[in-house]
Amino acid sequence: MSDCIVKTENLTKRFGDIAAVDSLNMEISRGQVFGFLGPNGSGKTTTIAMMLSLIRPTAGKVYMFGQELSPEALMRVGTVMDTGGFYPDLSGLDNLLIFGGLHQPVGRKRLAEVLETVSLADRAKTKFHTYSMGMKQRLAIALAMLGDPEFYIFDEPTNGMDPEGIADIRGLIIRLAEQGKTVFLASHLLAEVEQVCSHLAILKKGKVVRQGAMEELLFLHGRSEMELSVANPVKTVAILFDAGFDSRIEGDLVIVTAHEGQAEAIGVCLAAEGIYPRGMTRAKSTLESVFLQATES
Ligand SMILES: Nc1ncnc2c1ncn2[C@@H]1O[C@H](COP(=O)(O)OP(=O)(O)OP(=O)(O)O)[C@@H](O)[C@H]1O
Repeated sequence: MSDCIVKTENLTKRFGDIAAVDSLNMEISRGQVFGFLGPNGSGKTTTIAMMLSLIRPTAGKVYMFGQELSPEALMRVGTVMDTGGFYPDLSGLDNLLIFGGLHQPVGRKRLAEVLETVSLADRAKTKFHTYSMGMKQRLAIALAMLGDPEFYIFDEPTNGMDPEGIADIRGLIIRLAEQGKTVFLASHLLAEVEQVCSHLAILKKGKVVRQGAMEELLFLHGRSEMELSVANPVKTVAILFDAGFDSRIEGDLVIVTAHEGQAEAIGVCLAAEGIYPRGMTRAKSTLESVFLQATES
């Protein structure tokens, strides 16, 4: 069984003069929760549309499950896009029966299972228009889950949702990952992506500007900062200031703007003043700073 779930090869889409997606090379492997980030207009929706065969690339290819994109491959994909297509005056259950049944017959047992998983079992028979935004989105996820796909594509699943709804969706994505499913998640919520994704790609003007494992990207491309654990943070900040280093106190730590190569110089200037750090490590970045650094023009 191929471990490559999706591979794009020089994938390109032009709309007139605009290269919405520009020679995009990206690879998503089995079991990854893959975040797909980029500023507005960077080409995320266009890429997803090509992955789903909704629009035709101008150039390049999408491979899915190791083969060129095909209707059979797409049957193994669960997509969670928007909730606008559901019938407002039908119940969640009836909507699932109708839309789920478009592709394959839906078993009652599976219906009950997915409704339970998305915590909608007790509201399954109420009309869709009475659902909260979070419930509507969970119904869309239930629909995607019906055929037990191995690959899920989520496009902005938490758009406009409150923190509780966002946490629910996060929990569902984590559960899918625990079941060994592969998840592709396009989102603007960097903190969410940071919490759930194992891998990511960042797009800028149709091109991938960062791609890889989350942990690696947070260390490689983040701010250059060192964390010092010291007995006297206030004195330490003053000494570092005199030595030309920017620093600040965060809890018990002093955070210095410096790269690893400057660790020795920091140690020497502190030791000269009688301060010996208990620990000095490279600070991990936030996804926000990685994103801003990658996408600033
Ligand atoms: N059908 C179209 N015709 C012309 N231009 C288009 C079309 N669809 C998208 N574009 C352009 O392609 C570029 C990429 O758009 P796309 O919607 O893929 O970006 P996005 O990253 O999904 O943005 P957002 O985060 O705002 O949803 C934009 O400049 C957009 O205006």
